[in-house]
Amino acid sequence: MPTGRIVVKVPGSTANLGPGFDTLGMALSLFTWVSLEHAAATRISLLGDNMSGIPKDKSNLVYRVAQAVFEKAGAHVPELDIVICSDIPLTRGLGSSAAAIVAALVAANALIGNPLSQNELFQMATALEKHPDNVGASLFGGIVAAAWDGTSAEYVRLEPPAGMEILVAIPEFQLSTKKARNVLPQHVSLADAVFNVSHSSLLTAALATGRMDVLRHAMRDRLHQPYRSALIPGMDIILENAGDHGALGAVLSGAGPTLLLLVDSRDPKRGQLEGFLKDVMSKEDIEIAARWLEPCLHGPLVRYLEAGDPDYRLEPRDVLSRAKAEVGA
Ligand SMILES: Nc1ncnc2c1ncn2[C@@H]1O[C@H](COP(=O)(O)OP(=O)(O)O)[C@@H](O)[C@H]1O
Ligand SMILES: N[C@@H](CCOP(=O)(O)O)C(=O)O
Repeated sequence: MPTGRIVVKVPGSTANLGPGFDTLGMALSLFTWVSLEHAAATRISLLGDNMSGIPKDKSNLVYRVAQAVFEKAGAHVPELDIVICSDIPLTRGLGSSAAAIVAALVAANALIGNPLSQNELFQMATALEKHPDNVGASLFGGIVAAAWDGTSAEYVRLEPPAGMEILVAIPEFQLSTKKARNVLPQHVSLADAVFNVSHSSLLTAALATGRMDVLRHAMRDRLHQPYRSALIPGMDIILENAGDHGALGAVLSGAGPTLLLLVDSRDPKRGQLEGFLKDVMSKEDIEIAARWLEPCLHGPLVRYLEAGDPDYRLEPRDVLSRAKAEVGA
C-alpha cells in the first residue's frame, strides 16, 4: 500500500438544467480540495469560508465516504489526516455534497493504490448522493446525462458548447436538498411527464449540437421548479424574464436556492444581467452574490505527495495552496 499524502481537486456542479431532473448535470469552475493521508489518530482540518457547520469528527462526510471505499476494497485504514477546503457555497444548489463525495472517493481510492475503477466510484457516488446528476458532473467534468434505476447508473458525457458562460445568483440563505425534495409531489400528470421528457431530450440534443438558440425553449420544466418556487422568492420573475435581458436560458440550479443563467459570451446584452438579477432579488429583500462561471471540462485532478516530496511536511494549509497552484486554483 503506498504511503504519502493525496490531494484531490474536484469541480462543483449544477444539476437538472431545468427539465433534466435527476438526470442532467454540468461541472462548474468552483472547486473542493480534499487531502488524505494515513495517521495514528484521525484529525480533520477545515479551511476557508465555506466550511461552517461541517463536523470535524468521524461523522464527517469525507471520512465516512473514505471508509466506504476502504471497506469495499477490503483495506483497513481507520485513522486519517483529512484536510478539506472548498470554493463551493454549502446548501446552495451548487453540488457541494457531491463534490465532497467524489473527492473523498477518488482520494481514498488513490491512497490505497486505486483498486476501484472509475465506474465503481461512479456507482458508489450515485448510491450515496441518491441521484447521478451532480456526482456524474463532478466525476467526469463537462455535461453529463445520467440515469440511475436504484441499482445501477449509466452516463454519457457531452462537451459543453463553446462560448457558453454561466451567471449564478447565489442567495444569502441556505436551502438543503432534503428540504427542497420534500416539497415535490409523489405523483405527476402524464402531460407534465411528457412535457419534461420532450424538453429534456430537446435540451440534451441542443447542448450536444451547440444549438444555443433552442435553450430558452428547451430549459422549461414542470417537474420540480414550479413546486420549489415558493421557497425562493423572485425565482419565477427571473426564470420568465432573464431571456429578455440577455440570457439563453434560466433555471434553478439543482435543488436551489441558486438561480443559474446560461449566457452566450458574444451577446452584447449580457452586461445587463447582473443588474437585472440584483433588482429582482432586492425587491424580495434577498441579497445575492452574482458570479460568472465557466463549465469545467475536467473531473478530479489528483496529486500524490510522497514522503520525500518537499511539500509533504508542510502544514495542511500550505500543502493545499501549493497543490492549488500546481493543479490550477
Ligand atoms: N466539503 C465537505 N465536507 C464535508 N461535508 C460536506 C462538504 N460539502 C458539503 N457537505 C455536506 O453536504 C451538505 C450540503 O448538501 P446539500 O444539502 O445536498 O447541498 P448542496 O447543494 O450544496 O450539495 C452540507 O450541509 C454538509 O453536510
Ligand atoms: N436533482 C437533484 C439535484 C440536487 O442538487 P444540489 O446541488 O441542490 O444538491 C434535485 O433537484 O433535487
